[in-house]
Amino acid sequence: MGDFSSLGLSDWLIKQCKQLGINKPTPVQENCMPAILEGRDCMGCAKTGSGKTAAFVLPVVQKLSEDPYGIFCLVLTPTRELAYQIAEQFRVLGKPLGLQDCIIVGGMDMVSQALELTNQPHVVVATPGRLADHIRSSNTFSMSKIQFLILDEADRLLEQGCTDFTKDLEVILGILPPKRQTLLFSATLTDTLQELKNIAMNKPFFWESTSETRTVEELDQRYILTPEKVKDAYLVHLIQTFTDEHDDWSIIIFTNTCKNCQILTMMLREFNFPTISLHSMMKQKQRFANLAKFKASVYKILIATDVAARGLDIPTVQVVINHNTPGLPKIYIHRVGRTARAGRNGVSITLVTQYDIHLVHSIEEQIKTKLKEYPVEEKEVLKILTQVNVTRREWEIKLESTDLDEKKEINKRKQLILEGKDPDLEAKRKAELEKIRSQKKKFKQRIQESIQRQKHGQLKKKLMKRKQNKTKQAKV
Ligand SMILES: Nc1ncnc2c1ncn2[C@@H]1O[C@H](COP(=O)(O)OP(=O)(O)OP(=O)(O)O)[C@@H](O)[C@H]1O
Repeated sequence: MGDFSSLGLSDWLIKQCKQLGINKPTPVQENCMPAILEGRDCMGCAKTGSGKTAAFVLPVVQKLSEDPYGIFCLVLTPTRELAYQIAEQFRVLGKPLGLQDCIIVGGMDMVSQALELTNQPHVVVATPGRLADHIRSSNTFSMSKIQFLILDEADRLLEQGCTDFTKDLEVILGILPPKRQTLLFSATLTDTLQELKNIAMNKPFFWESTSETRTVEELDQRYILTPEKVKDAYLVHLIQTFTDEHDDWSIIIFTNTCKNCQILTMMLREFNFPTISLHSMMKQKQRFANLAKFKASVYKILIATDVAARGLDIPTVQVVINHNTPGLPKIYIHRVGRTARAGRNGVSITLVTQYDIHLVHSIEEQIKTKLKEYPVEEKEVLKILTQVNVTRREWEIKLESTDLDEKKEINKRKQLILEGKDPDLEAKRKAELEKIRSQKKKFKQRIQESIQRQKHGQLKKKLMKRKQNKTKQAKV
């Protein structure tokens, strides 16, 4: 393995790296950085926690020191928390240069963001939705001289998942100069490789770690097979065991919905576990505050939706628990990648019901590793089952009367407005579509019933004829 100076970094930057404990380049850094410094587009695919962020931050800071001007680099990333984390790396590594960064994410004040953009920072780190809003609504800043466009978690940015970034990306790409370096990074690039190649047009340098498995060796990957109704009791039991056995521990628990996140948080607090949550229905300031408290180990347990699945780098996390089995192997890879980072050890435990076994098989197929069963004293779990389920039910009832569903509805309406649609008109159209669908269904049902009746009539006739023939034959 080479060192940073042989890769082309200046001494002052290497000194800066050392302050962060970055002494020797990781493989993704060793392979991608020379290509980036040469001026090539680059696509880097390496496992979670392998130092992809520094693989693009370091060459950008190096280049910036050689020729600083205007907005030099734009980084796009799918989540707001990740944008802050990336901006921090730029700030620390670029400190001797006086690097100015600006974070443009949803849920924060738009006016102060617009002012910051006007001041021409060196680096803008943004989530696509909010940056596209600024581009649509103002012409007080220009990105026409950008040298670097970076898509971190690039596959997620191009995916048409529950948050679809593609329209916002079109708006953003529309104001960027075609002559630029484009860098794309993720732990899971392969599904969207072709679309990504279209964005990085200049024959990108492509590097992928050659390892057979797609998760890190330091990660002990386990599962527990459990009926749905016993899941929470297993969860409480697991946390109790970790609390008893370790002094210095942190756990992230992933679950599938914001409501479940909220219910589990309240439930675990009833059992005196220091728990905090992170999901998209929370106010942004609360999201940042909760994450900061978890990072500082004020709270040892973070319950999150997939908003926290990618990129977050919290070295103290030793355990990841999947309260639901992820529907896609890719999501599993990112979730469990929140532990066992940068060579540390970690454990992941996935709670699997009998309906999820096929999901585990497809995860195992993708990661090329078999999950091992996590041994649990079932007797101990059954002892707390009733208490856990009653506590959960109590919180379900309490949270039913809160405004979580209402907020969901408001967010849906906001999204439609941002897409230029009228929410009332959309609701009407949806209702009409539903009406047509139900009419079609009824029509289909009537046809089927009449076919059944016809068949029944024909059968009856046949039987009658057969009977008549039999009586005839009997008379003969
Ligand atoms: N060369 C290095 N030596 C030691 N530690 C490093 C090195 N490069 C980066 N790190 C540290 O490794 C940790 C993980 O890095 P990073 O967050 O960039 O991972 P990643 O590959 O982007 O992971 P993910 O796919 O989950 O986003 C960080 O704490 C970072 O400071």
